[in-house]
Amino acid sequence: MSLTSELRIAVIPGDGIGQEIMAACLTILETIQNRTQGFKLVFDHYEIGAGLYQRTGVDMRDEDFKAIGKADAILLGSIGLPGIRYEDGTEISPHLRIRDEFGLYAGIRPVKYYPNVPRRLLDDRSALIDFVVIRESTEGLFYTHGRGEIIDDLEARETLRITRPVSEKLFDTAFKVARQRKTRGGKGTVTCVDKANVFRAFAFFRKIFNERAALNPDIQVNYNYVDAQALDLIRRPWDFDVLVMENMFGDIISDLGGGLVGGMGMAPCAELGDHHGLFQPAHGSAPDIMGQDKANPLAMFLSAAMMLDWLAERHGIPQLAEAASLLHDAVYEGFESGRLSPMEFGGHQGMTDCTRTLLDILQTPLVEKVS
Ligand SMILES: NC(=O)C1=CN([C@@H]2O[C@H](COP(=O)(O)OP(=O)(O)OC[C@H]3O[C@@H](n4cnc5c(N)ncnc54)[C@H](O)[C@@H]3O)[C@@H](O)[C@H]2O)C=CC1
Ligand SMILES: CC(C)CC(=O)C(=O)O
Ligand SMILES: [Mg+2]
Repeated sequence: MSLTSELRIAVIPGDGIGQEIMAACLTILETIQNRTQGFKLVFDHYEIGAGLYQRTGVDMRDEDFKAIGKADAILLGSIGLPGIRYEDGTEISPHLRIRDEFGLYAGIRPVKYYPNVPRRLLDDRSALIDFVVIRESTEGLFYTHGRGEIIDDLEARETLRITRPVSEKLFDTAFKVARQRKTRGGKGTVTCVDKANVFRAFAFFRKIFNERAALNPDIQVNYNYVDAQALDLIRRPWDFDVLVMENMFGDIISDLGGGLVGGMGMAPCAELGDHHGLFQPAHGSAPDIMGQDKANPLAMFLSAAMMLDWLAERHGIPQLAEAASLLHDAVYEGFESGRLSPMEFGGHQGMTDCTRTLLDILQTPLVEKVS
């Protein structure tokens, strides 16, 4: 019997820079795999997104949808191109269907400052920014996707949905993440971000939050209305730990978070459900820079590291967690040593050079690093 566990990864490069950063990411994963034993990643490629829609009129083939549901994990670049739309005028977004149908309710989006990244805020405490946005990703205001109504040429309506089962699981995830972070020196605090002062659905959301908080007395809780949260993330982002919120709020706040630590190329994401995990950067296909080798691929790489960690826990394979650490450490070392310098925030490295630097770091024998 082989001692190597084989894991099948559904790879969806998607559109725009998604295709560029995915190719780079697979090179990184193959390099890490060669340095680590005990698992083998097998990559199955799927063409899904705006490019496919433009060519065929279909955004995702049924057989592909079924196949990715059987994979051990899904790795996604980014999907969508502004000029390519469905008949209702919205953009091509089959990943919303993937989130809904695979029940990927917990979008986990870490916001972490790396050394030597130029500070967006003048305050020296920017170096302490380290929080996580937990974005509900299947309901909230996004529930309305494909269901919105144009009443007439004077009025349009959309619907926001909050349900108890999903909210309970979302909050439990937030408390679990806070606890894990606390064991590594984190603050052990979850802030419920909502708009419970105005919307009954958010008062309901907060009521469920309080019920779950009562079951997690080791974790401190806080509350913030989303508008005040946006303000606080500019004036004191270093004070936050885990922020949990509805889908649309999380979409917006996570881009704000990316901006605080350099840009969207520093914003990884894991979308987790009870039975599936999808890993993708929080950014889109960046049509303004696609095809120019300017993208910062680190959010893609860090999302892949989140995938390795998730697979490690799910399958009980410690070597996968070691592989995730190798990747995290390489990114940290790249910034700390000044060797990583992405164009995204004024550096001189495009995507190929950033990737090459990381490959160099990953291929340096450990003995050379300590000597
Ligand atoms: N999950 C997904 O697949 C997402 C897809 N989209 C889609 O992507 C397309 C573009 O959307 P935008 O609103 O422009 O958002 P975007 O995230 O693609 O770009 C916003 C800004 O950030 C920059 N940027 C993003 N990622 C970067 C990276 N890795 N390195 C350097 N700079 C980066 C872009 O150049 C742009 O200036 C749209 O079709 C949108 O629907 C948007 C967000 C998420
Ligand atoms: C493009 C949207 C469908 C999603 C989005 O903005 C996100 O996942 O952050
Ligand atoms: Mg977004």
